Amino acid sequence: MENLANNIPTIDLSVFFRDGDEEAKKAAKESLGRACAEYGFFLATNHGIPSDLMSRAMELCQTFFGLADEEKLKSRPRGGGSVPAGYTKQPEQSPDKNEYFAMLQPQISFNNLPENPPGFRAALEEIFTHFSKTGEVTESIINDYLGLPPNFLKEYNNDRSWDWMNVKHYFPATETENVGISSHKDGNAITFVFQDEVGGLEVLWNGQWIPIVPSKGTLVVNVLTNEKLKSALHRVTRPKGRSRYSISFFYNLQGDKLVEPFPHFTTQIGEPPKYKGFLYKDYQALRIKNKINPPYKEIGIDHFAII
Ligand SMILES: O=C(O)CCC(=O)C(=O)O
Ligand SMILES: [Fe+2]
Repeated sequence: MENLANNIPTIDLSVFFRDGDEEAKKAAKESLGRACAEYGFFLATNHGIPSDLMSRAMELCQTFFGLADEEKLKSRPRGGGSVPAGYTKQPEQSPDKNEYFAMLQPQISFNNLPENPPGFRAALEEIFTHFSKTGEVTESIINDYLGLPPNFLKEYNNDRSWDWMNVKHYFPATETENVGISSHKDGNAITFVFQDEVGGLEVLWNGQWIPIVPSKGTLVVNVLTNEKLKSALHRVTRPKGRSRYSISFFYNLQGDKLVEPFPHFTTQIGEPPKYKGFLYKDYQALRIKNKINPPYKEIGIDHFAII
């Protein structure tokens, strides 16, 4: 059988972190755009996040989650902010068996960053700053791939205060279940995932779950737009006998942004919009409300489809 795991394209982003080399940039933009249109996912190398920092952050994550609950709960969310920023364990009834630590931009006061283990906080802050830059670079590549005017997405999505990062610890599978995160589409603009060597992340493509095989120093990137690019369903399964750790960065929209199909894809080309406009904060609130309350249904962009 064909090894579908090898089909998700890997894009070397190094060319975007230096000036010149326009031909190579053009080719990489085309490959990245095509990967997003076909799979909604790609793998990124030379993405601007130093590999020693990623490895150090991953080791510190493992140490952090190994601490006593009492210590971890010192960084429980204090409230405020666009997402609960701090340490949380999924409730017993959740099918998702993980615990996680969420943070907003380092300068945002709603954060409750851990003092232990030493160096963890600094590594998280550093990695966040790199991820923001990688998000901007990726957004600008997508901008050009979609044929939008230069810097159009950058000017539209010009406020980074709702970006957030989530460090996760997935518990080992039991004899009867192995859900890490149930099948979902992300609700932000571009997601970057740094996973450890354990594996378990899978993406749905042509009706089949394709594993995203871990590769050291490689980021998994997942985009979300309306139909021009694909927002792919994905999930995490847990192996038996060992924990899995990952760090996800959610490049996002600020809550007061009006999200609606851009005129470049509607009025300017004489096509009707396929979605109604909505405020990003209303969408996020609706997603969270429906995820944590019965019937535990995921609200996606389809909710705003014009039928
Ligand atoms: O842990 C992972 O590999 C992916 C996590 C994920 O899909 C998410 O947090 O939305
Ligand atoms: Fe996700």
